[in-house]
Amino acid sequence: MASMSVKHAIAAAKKLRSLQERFNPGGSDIYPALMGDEAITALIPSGNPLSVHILMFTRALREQGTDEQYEKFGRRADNNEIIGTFAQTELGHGTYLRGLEARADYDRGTEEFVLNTPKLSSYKWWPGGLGQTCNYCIFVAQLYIDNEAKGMAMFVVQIRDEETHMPLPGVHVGEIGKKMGLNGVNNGFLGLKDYRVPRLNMLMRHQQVLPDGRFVKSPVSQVSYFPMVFVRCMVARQNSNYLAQAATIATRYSVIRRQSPIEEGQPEPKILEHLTQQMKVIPEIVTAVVYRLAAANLQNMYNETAEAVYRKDFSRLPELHALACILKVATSYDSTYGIERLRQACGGHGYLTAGNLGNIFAMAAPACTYEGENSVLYLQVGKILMKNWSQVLAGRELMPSMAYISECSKMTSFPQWTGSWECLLKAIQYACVGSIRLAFQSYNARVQSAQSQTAAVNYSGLELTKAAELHGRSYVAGNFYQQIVNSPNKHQRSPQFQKVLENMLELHLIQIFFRHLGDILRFIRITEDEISALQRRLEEVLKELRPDAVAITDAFDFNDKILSSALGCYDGNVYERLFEAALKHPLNRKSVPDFFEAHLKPFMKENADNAKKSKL
Ligand SMILES: CC/C=C\C/C=C\C/C=C\C/C=C\CCCCC(=O)SCCNC(=O)CCNC(=O)[C@H](O)C(C)(C)COP(=O)(O)OP(=O)(O)OC[C@H]1O[C@@H](n2cnc3c(N)ncnc32)[C@H](O)[C@@H]1OP(=O)(O)O
Ligand SMILES: Cc1cc2nc3c(=O)[nH]c(=O)nc-3n(C[C@H](O)[C@H](O)[C@H](O)COP(=O)(O)OP(=O)(O)OC[C@H]3O[C@@H](n4cnc5c(N)ncnc54)[C@H](O)[C@@H]3O)c2cc1C
Repeated sequence: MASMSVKHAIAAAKKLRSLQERFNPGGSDIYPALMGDEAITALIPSGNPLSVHILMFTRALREQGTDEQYEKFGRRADNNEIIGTFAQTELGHGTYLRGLEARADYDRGTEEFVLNTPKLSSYKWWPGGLGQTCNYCIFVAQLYIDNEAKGMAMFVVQIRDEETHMPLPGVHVGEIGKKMGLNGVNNGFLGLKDYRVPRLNMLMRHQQVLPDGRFVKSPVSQVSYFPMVFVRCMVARQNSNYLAQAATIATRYSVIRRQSPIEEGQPEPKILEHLTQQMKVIPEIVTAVVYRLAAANLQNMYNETAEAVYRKDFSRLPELHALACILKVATSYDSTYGIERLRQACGGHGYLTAGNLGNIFAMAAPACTYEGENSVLYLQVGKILMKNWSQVLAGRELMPSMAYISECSKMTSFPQWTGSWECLLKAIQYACVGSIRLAFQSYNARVQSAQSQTAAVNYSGLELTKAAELHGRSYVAGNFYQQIVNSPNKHQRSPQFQKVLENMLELHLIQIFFRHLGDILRFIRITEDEISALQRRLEEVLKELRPDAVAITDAFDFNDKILSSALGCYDGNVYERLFEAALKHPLNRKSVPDFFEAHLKPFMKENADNAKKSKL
């Protein structure tokens, strides 16, 4: 599987190169990479072994290395003359970066770094492509000068000979084993023993070690985390894509499959006529659209921030970090749960490999873990919200994506309930700010009682993650509302198209309202009649969107090769394709399976003989 994946990935990387040249000659825009990934995803459903090379290795060289280092390493990496990965996570640590054990000791006598993974737990473990594909890596290690820790640093390390691909002396490298998916990626392990690299192999755009061993600190230590921010932004787009693919499959299947008359004596309807089926499928279509728009916003913010960082302006890093965390978590959680809901909506056939929903799930699910485990990133956002609440209390302005927190903090109570979109959006934001306030009271009480900030974060963790989740909902719903209601290009839309978009906004806001009704009722009084009215509107908007469901998913424009699903094929010949796939199964090559003579027949005969004996 690994060699097939590499073959396909190389074919797609060539396509990626042509896309890049066509869309953005010489540029470093991310979209061709994404488009390449969609193509790659179709070519290699078991995952792209070059993903981390494209996403992290090449970018780290560009963004963390000096211009000279880019010339030496980065240009060859961008041109795929060398293939690398990003080796940060270890067998013993992934989340807690300050606990990483790999070390780089500076030897001023030879102007080299001596790299070691001192224990088994220090081995790099997980980096994509590390097992067999890569001959280089960015090796993340704790930097030591005269045995004094200086923090994390990144080193360009060659791990295999460029001609023979043999591991170099001092390198212990291999594959970590089968996973629940992405088995074409050859995630690997790496141990280094007294492995020496020249001083100039440490990426030094933001921090430096001078020949005499003097250390020049980075102006902003967190800029070394920037490669992770980029992938979090990509995950937001990629996982909204996976959800869109699954929604396309389940929608098409739901208008082909007929089952169970709604009226006695009537013919069996398409299953999408059942209201409960509409509630399983249509909200996922809308969620895919909502996150694709949010992810596009985030990509633009990433590009702007990356350019600013390149000019040593780090001012926008904190906001990008917060948004990248919240969107990476929200899209990976909601896409993973949504794809499973869509699989179940396809009944038994949804469980067949030929439907491809299981593989799409297996591709989407690990995003809840990699690039920052989701609950850890929620806690990270919770901490940032605590810091921003202190700003609110001090009357200071907040970053634009948190401005609503200041506005809501000035409201002494929630205004008269109208049920309008603005009302629903404000309710979600108001509940978020109420949760932030409660979390802050708990957190601050702990800090005031002499608990350390880290301990206070831990013991306030449930309230912090709730506040973070509601902040994500507020940001995503607010972004969708702006795009539908206040977009500058709204007048260019046909009235029919605008109506479909408004129906999607109605559904998204009501769905989020019901998902967080408990959180909202904690801070806002809403009567039973007002809630029942929203229930009716939910049923009504599902009915309104039902005729547009296929057109919206067709607009995602996934061809059959990318969907790779007998249930979601454009021509709708589901049963013929399921049967065609079944007949291809190896067990159908013979009428009598080999195991009959070897196992089944003796087993049945032995039971028959025993039965006869027991009658005698
Ligand atoms: C061809 C392919 C094309 C496209 C493919 C499409 C999509 C992608 C799909 C798949 C991707 C492919 C493969 C998967 C690759 C996966 C790779 C990895 O998993 S790499 C390893 C990832 N590891 C992590 O993410 C580690 C998680 N841990 C952390 O990030 C940090 O430890 C922490 C949890 C954030 C804690 O940080 P720290 O230890 O520094 O402690 P603090 O929380 O106190 O933070 C201190 C200070 O720093 C600020 N800060 C933290 N992080 C950042 C950041 N990233 N940027 C900016 N600022 C940051 C924090 O807010 C604090 O600030 P302060 O309060 O001091 O003001
Ligand atoms: C498919 C895949 C590809 C990957 N690719 C790469 C790669 O290319 N390069 C790379 O370097 N890494 C890679 N990784 C590793 C990935 O980044 C880590 O798995 C991830 O950062 C989580 O760290 P961990 O595995 O150590 O989990 P842990 O941090 O051990 O998490 C285990 C549990 O502990 C909890 N926990 C941890 N810390 C805290 C805390 N402070 N507060 C509360 N709870 C906490 C977590 O929430 C989680 O529930 C990959 C992983 C996968 C699954």
